[in-house]
Amino acid sequence: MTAAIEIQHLVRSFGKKAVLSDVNLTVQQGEIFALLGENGSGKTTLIRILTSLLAPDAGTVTILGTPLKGNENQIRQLISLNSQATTVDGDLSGRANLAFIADLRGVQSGKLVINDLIERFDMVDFIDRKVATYSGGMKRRLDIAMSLIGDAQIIFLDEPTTGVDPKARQDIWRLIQKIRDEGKTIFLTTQYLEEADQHADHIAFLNKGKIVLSGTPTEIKTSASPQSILTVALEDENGAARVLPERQFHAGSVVLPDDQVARSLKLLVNNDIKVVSLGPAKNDLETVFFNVAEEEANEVV
Ligand SMILES: Nc1ncnc2c1ncn2[C@@H]1O[C@H](COP(=O)(O)OP(=O)(O)OP(=O)(O)O)[C@@H](O)[C@H]1O
Repeated sequence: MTAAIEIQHLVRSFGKKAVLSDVNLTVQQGEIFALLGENGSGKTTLIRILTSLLAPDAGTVTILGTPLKGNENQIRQLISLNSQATTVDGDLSGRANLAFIADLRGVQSGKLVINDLIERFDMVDFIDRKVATYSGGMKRRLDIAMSLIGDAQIIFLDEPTTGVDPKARQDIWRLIQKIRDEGKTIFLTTQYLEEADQHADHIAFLNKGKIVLSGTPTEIKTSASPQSILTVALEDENGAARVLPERQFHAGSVVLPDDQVARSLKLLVNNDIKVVSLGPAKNDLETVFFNVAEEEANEVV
């Protein structure tokens, strides 16, 4: 099957600041793809390039088999973008907002499409109220519904669950899965690693302008080399940090690759540092990403 999105050697700077230095990525059709990365790592910049709002300095993007460059108008018919700057009009009702978008996109039988979305997104109770009275979660739901009007095959969602409460976040994830199950491709960014772990089909981690990890959540977690967590007495933390200067201690604990454990223990004991506990480190996404980011930072130094 043709890939939904194919990105090769993408580069983009702002002035002297290189934001994307060599991004390579494939997103398959019909999956929920989550792009993760720290604040300022370039996630929004990448989404803006993929949705033709910003031109790259170099590299290529292919959307559903068609090169983006030179075919922007055609490709805009195949995608929709739901950005952090929410596009709903607070003075209108939710229904009027939906109708406005349906008109704008020239959708035939707009009323039917809108009623169907209201049902499917469980918005009947509030859709005729002014949007200004909605909670953050309701607004997000409406926003996502708006991005489904028309015939977009790929839906870009920039941080769809940011700033809404845990219950509303769950509702939004359910909607996203529903959209995926209807055959659409979802490309989203998020700061919540646990949510991506739980709900995304494929994850990529953007760090220092490149994709440093990519795979299913399970692949990423099992690909990490085994690690241990070693804890020293709190009063010995400074001493331990001097003995192992290449490691970062947090509240007396440090994460070590298993092949470094024996050497580190010996150094600590020889320097009279009290080791309180030693056990396997959990390989959740947060730990894996934190370690990759730390490794990359050490390489640069
Ligand atoms: N138009 C612009 N002009 C200059 N610098 C920009 C511009 N847009 C983005 N940047 C810079 O590029 C870097 C990446 O920004 P971007 O918004 O893509 O990151 P992000 O990963 O989406 O961050 P966040 O998670 O905080 O939303 C930042 O340092 C930002 O200041």
